[in-house]
Amino acid sequence: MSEPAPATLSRTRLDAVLFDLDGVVTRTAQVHAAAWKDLFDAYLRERAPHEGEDHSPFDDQRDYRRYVDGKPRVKGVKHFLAARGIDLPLGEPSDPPEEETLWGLGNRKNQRFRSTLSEQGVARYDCAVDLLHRLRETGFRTAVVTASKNCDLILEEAGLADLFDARVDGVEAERLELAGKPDADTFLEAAARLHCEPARTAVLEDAVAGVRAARRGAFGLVVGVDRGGARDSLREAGADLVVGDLCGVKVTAEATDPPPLLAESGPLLRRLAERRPALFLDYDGTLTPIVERPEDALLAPAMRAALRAAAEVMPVAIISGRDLDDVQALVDLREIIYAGSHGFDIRGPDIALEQPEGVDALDDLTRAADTLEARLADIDGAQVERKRFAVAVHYRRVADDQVARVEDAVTAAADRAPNLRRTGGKKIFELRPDIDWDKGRAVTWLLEKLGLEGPDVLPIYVGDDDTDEDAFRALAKQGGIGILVAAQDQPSAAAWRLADPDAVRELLASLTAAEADAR
Ligand SMILES: O=P(O)(O)OC[C@H]1O[C@H](O[C@H]2O[C@H](CO)[C@@H](O)[C@H](O)[C@H]2O)[C@H](O)[C@@H](O)[C@@H]1O
Repeated sequence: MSEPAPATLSRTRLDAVLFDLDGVVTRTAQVHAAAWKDLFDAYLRERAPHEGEDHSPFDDQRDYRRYVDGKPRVKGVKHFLAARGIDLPLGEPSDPPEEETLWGLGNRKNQRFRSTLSEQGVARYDCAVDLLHRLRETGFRTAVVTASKNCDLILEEAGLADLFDARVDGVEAERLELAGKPDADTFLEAAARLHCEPARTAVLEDAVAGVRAARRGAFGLVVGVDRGGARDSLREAGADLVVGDLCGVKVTAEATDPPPLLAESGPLLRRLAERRPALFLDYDGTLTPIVERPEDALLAPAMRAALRAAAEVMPVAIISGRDLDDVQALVDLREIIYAGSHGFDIRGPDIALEQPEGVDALDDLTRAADTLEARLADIDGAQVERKRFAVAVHYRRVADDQVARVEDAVTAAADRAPNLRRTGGKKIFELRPDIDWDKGRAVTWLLEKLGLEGPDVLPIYVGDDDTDEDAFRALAKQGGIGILVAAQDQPSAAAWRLADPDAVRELLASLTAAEADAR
């Protein structure tokens, strides 16, 4: 099974990281497990047996993970006892430890836990501490989010109090009436205290309840921390990836890291667990292989069929550098949305946009295209492609020693037209209106116009070229996912990579099947 490993926390995609405490930062999970075992075993030994009850001892691996790990204390007592057929009254937070109520037993467990801490001190996971230092040096904000009401004590004892910008613990959750994990409230409160969007925040969790909470909160990256035997359950709960050792987690300031290959759709489908997809696709290099001549990049019937099927169950838009009419004719499906000229020109059922500043630049574009046709007429293989809001000059078929001449001509044309700016792509030089508009802005505009901005939507953008990086960056800020199409590793703001258009078609089929099932 593939996963986007090794884990990389990149400042281009994320602003903050939320740490669970017990089992992620401190080795207190074992102390908790032992305290729970002491409590429940003694209680079950002493309790008179009633019909339907199971008094077998607490299993500090299986029962710990299933019933108490990561949950508010009283919820843990309730869930474990319920599994053994025992129903106790809730009681009051002030109940003494001898009281036979959920609160009383919870307080008894806490007494044991705190006395072990004061006897033995708090052991830390050195790799977690190292990761916290690396994150803070790279400009990340950090918070600890735990159901524990002993957070302050544990952090002080462990000497870690200064490594977090915010704390949301069991005491704060009770004061603010926040639901505990697996609800997302405590994580969302921490992100708000850090002034960071959940979509640009990662969560590190060792408990299934915590992973579920992070997933429900639509956090940008959910990393399961497996301290032994929990890999599959963390994955099933929705972790994007599971690591055993936080020393292996990379921290980068830039997107210099190539996105990992998405060898099967599982990791992406898990991100869709509680969201519906909205699909944005580039054309050349994404839906068709790159070929020598732009007019030969025809859509394969199988890809058209995959797009048609996808459009039946989710919004689909093609965001292309080509002219709008050109790309629409090539794809030839009426039910989807098209953006041409890198998003300057948009058309679809019930939606349309023509960038007004682009319209102002039309005469300049025509003049530039005419000049370039004339200047490049004697260079074999040079091809000028006029789109409504851009002029591309292709040099894929130009001899290497002639490419500089092509480039000089495009630079000269740009110098003569202050309304235009020079950009590039795969073996093309391009001129387009010099305004702050690109594929990223176009996708953001479409999400807003189509009412797809909510947390229930997962926008996915698939593209292969430099111009698609704008869309990857824009989507990363909105909790969406970029997927780069590239045969080899290369730096990108995308989260994942697919090798070629065939892999894109397979992904479309998986997404379509999953979405059809979910409906
Ligand atoms: O955003 P896209 O839909 O990917 O369009 C980007 C450019 O694609 C086309 O050029 C590219 O594909 C050609 C055919 O495979 C190839 O010959 C060329 O070298 C590539 O740059 C299209 O012709 C351009 O207008 C688009 O800007």
